[in-house]
Amino acid sequence: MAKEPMRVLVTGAAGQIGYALVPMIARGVMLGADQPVILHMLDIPPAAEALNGVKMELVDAAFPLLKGVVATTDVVEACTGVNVAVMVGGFPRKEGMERKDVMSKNVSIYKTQASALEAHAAPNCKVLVVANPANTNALILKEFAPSIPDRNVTCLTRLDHNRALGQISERLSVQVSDVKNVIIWGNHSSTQYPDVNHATVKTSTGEKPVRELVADDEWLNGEFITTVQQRGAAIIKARKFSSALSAASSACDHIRDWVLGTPEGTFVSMGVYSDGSYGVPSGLIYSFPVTCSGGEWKIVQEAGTVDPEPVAPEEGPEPDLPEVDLLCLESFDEAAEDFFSAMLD
Ligand SMILES: NC(=O)C1=CN([C@@H]2O[C@H](COP(=O)(O)OP(=O)(O)OC[C@H]3O[C@@H](n4cnc5c(N)ncnc54)[C@H](O)[C@@H]3O)[C@@H](O)[C@H]2O)C=CC1
Ligand SMILES: O=C([O-])CC(=O)C(=O)O
Repeated sequence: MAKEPMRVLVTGAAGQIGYALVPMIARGVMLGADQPVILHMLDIPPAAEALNGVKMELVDAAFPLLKGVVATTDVVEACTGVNVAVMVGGFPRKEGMERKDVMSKNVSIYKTQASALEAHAAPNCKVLVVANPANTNALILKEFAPSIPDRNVTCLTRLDHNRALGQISERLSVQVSDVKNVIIWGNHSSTQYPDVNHATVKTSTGEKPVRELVADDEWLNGEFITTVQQRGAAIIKARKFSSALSAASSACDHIRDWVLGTPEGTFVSMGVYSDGSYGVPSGLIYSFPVTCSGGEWKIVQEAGTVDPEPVAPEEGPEPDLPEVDLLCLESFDEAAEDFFSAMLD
């Protein structure tokens, strides 16, 4: 019997990531090749015409799985009945800016959208925040949508995870699909810590540790880390726009693994609320290694203690005991201060 369609919200759907993401969803990349979808696309009134253009293209593409399109500038209409919400809407940073520089603009958007999701989304709606600063926006959304379970509010660090897989694959000239179990700890920001200490490569004689195959700790503890940390800025410099294709694809990976499960023996990175694991204060949205099954994520607990003994990078948290990324806390304080003073005005 055919499955019931799932309603998927994409905010900022007229933007760069939105334009790359909605056809992927409509093609089944996010929820599976047998899962019909109804797309809910939200943008702001100045983008209404462009949004309608995207809707026209979705119709023209005749996606068999696409059972309906809601294209709207009304946040309540957009959020009504959605099972999955991908929060992309916001202002992207430009060349020379840090992601936290777009905070004051983006954080205020998240209260309104949190309230609309809280009141109108389907029960158990799964939320993925993509817009920067992603961890902080997710935290704000979680605070202002208290009836959405904490574990349903996540942010995207899968792009950083995939970037790390890509760098290892290029370095070793192996297929990216043979590399697994890198970890992104912390924030989707330049303070994140990409960790290869548990990563392996499938070879003809079994799985081998990445550290052993690369055999160059200086590169792994230096250039590899900074390349992943700075990749977003490098793409902006090259394209003059942020990484839309890879962000869209990674957003599909994040939701697909969350809903359909991670392969046996594989973990992925997700920004999820901390339960205190690895000493990260409870309640923060922080990127951990997770496995997923039955629509639930679970933080991998042994990643901090598994051999081989990790080698600490010059900067950033120790791989076996990641420190709390203070930017997350500071950012939240600043954002909350701006936000609450704006409310009092
Ligand atoms: N977490 C991650 O890995 C990544 C995050 N990003 C972030 O994703 C966000 C979107 O990036 P792009 O698509 O490149 O930007 P974009 O500027 O092309 O698109 C953003 C869209 O959001 C819309 N928007 C603005 N305010 C809105 C609101 N209140 N409600 C609904 N829509 C609204 C804009 O009109 C625009 O259409 C940015 O914050 C960017 O920094 C980008 C790449 C990766
Ligand atoms: O760097 C940016 O502003 C866009 C982004 O988050 C990324 O590509 O990782």
